[in-house]
Amino acid sequence: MIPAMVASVETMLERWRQNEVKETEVFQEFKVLTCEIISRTAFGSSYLEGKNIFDLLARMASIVSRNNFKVGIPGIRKFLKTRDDTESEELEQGIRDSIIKLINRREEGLLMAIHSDWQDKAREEVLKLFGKQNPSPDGIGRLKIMSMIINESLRLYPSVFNITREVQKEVRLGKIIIPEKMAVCLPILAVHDNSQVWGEDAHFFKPERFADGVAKATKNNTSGFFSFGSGPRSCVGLNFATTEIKIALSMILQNYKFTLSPTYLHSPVHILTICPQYGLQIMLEAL
Ligand code: HEM
Repeated sequence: MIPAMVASVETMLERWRQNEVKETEVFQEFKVLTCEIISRTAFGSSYLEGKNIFDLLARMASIVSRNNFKVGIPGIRKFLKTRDDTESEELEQGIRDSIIKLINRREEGLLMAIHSDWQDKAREEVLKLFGKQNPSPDGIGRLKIMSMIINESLRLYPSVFNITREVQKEVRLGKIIIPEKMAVCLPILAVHDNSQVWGEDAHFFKPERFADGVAKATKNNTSGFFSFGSGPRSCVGLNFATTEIKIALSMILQNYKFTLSPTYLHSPVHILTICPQYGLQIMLEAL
């Protein structure tokens, strides 16, 4: 898994090296990177081969996002389909077909840019552990400053901004009684921003709050930090995602200093995940 991630980051950095312009739109770059890593690790192919699947998934994501809180009339929805219902069925079939094709073939064969002090600290840690070599599995587990930065970034900008659960049996929460079968929405973003859990500086980027772990950062309210969900249905990709982020950031820090471009406009939007509406333009300075 790690060599595939390193190879994908190398491909991205090679593209950056050939780019004459210093400004790079990294949101798109990171989208391509994550798709390529998933393609390589799951299907053994490259991003371009999996591109069709990711295009279909992006269209599916915008339909899901549009219809997230729409309630259909039970029974009738099966017969009276909306345009989105029909399109999502077609997309689902397209995604299934493409994945099966890929599997068959395989069987044959923003925040660090603003807070430059934390960027410097992270680079120092990376250079101490890896020098200019590619990240090693052992060193990845020892990236403490970077873990604090990742936690703080995911606290302020959790990619998934809420999760839902169905109540198994009636339960009392303080003065509220929640009946059986009720769907409950857990607003990750709101909890991550709550000053009762995080203190008065909840809105500020302060990775140091995670220096002694999540329990200390949340004043022993560990469920107050749940960017990867919580309980038995929490994110199965947690280790995959954090390893990928650590490898990508380490290799970028080894090669570049970066600052936010003056063209960047801060406008996070929720399109299934939280993302920058107008992209994320940064200025790269080769080291
Ligand atoms: C920064 C990256 C990621 C974040 C913030 C994230 C966050 C989440 C969250 C909040 C949930 C819902 C958990 C819950 O309901 O308690 C979830 C579920 C899930 N995630 Fe992730 N995720 C990330 C990356 C990934 C990756 C890379 C993969 C796959 C390789 C993945 C696979 C899954 C799966 C399969 C579930 C459903 C688990 C279940 O229902 O049992 N995630 N993720």
